[in-house]
Amino acid sequence: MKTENLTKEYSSKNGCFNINLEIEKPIVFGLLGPNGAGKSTLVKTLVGLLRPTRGKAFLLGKPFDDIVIKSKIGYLPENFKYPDWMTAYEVMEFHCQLLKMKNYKNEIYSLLEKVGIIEHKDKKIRLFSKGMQQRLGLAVSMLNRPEIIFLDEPTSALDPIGRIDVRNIIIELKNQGTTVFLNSHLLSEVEKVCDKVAIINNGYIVAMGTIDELTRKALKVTFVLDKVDSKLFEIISLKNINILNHSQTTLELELSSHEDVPILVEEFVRSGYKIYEVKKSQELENVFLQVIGEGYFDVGNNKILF
Ligand SMILES: Nc1ncnc2c1ncn2[C@@H]1O[C@H](COP(=O)(O)OP(=O)(O)OP(=O)(O)O)[C@@H](O)[C@H]1O
Repeated sequence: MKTENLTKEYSSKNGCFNINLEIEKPIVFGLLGPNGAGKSTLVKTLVGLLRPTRGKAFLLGKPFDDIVIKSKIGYLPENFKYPDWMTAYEVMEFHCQLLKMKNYKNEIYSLLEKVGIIEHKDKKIRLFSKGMQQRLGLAVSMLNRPEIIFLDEPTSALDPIGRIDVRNIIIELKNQGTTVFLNSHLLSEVEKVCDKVAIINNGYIVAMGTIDELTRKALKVTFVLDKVDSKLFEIISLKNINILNHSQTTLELELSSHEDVPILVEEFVRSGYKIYEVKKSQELENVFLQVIGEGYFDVGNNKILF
């Protein structure tokens, strides 16, 4: 997937602007951003539902609007509604017919099984909960065994078990060679599953990189010790480490590398301190707040397009 200055500007002047993305091999790519940032707009443009105002996009080596591409991508929209008089099986069957699939019964059963609603296959949609509908939408989006699948907030209606199920499906898709483009504002979810992340704010990509690259500069670690005293501060100051917060027994530090954690633990223990806990704070959340708050983030050699 490649985009070159891809822009969709609504008459309201909102949208997404100058998007430059490049995904070379099957990965899980996360697009993260607050409400109204432009995530759905970008995905709708890539799947051909919106016409770009300017710029280019290529999927699987072809222009994104090439008709051949449509049969190779999957799309789970953020807000969708299937006719409520149909059963889950009928919805799947309808999409199989649209895709001109033959002998689809087993495929339908296997996908409904995968998303955990096989026992509801003959139930009408009007009796489905939001989460069950979302699971059905996910099954529909996988029907054509897509090479790229766009999932717009796939877990917004799901309970924690449902979220884990979707995470496992995403990982399985990637392992089968499918590129997964995941829109989300759930940081922990993106952190667990994505190989690469872009953060979008006000329509612009403000940071992009692997989770490791993005979080390198925002590593916060809290140590819970038997005591925090001047000797401990001295050890830390000799290492040029920033102290973010402390109490009589806790110490929050800003570290530049994960490797600093075992080094510090060893040094604290050698100096006679007891360590009860070492907690890394949700790192991507720190980056997210930093970028969204300040509108700018430096990610080493990665592109910053703000
Ligand atoms: N059809 C439209 N016409 C005009 N403006 C629109 C239209 N659709 C979306 N917008 C505006 O474009 C901006 C981006 O919206 P978009 O739906 O892409 O955001 P999002 O990141 O997907 O948000 P959310 O997380 O809330 O779903 C918002 O300011 C929104 O109000």
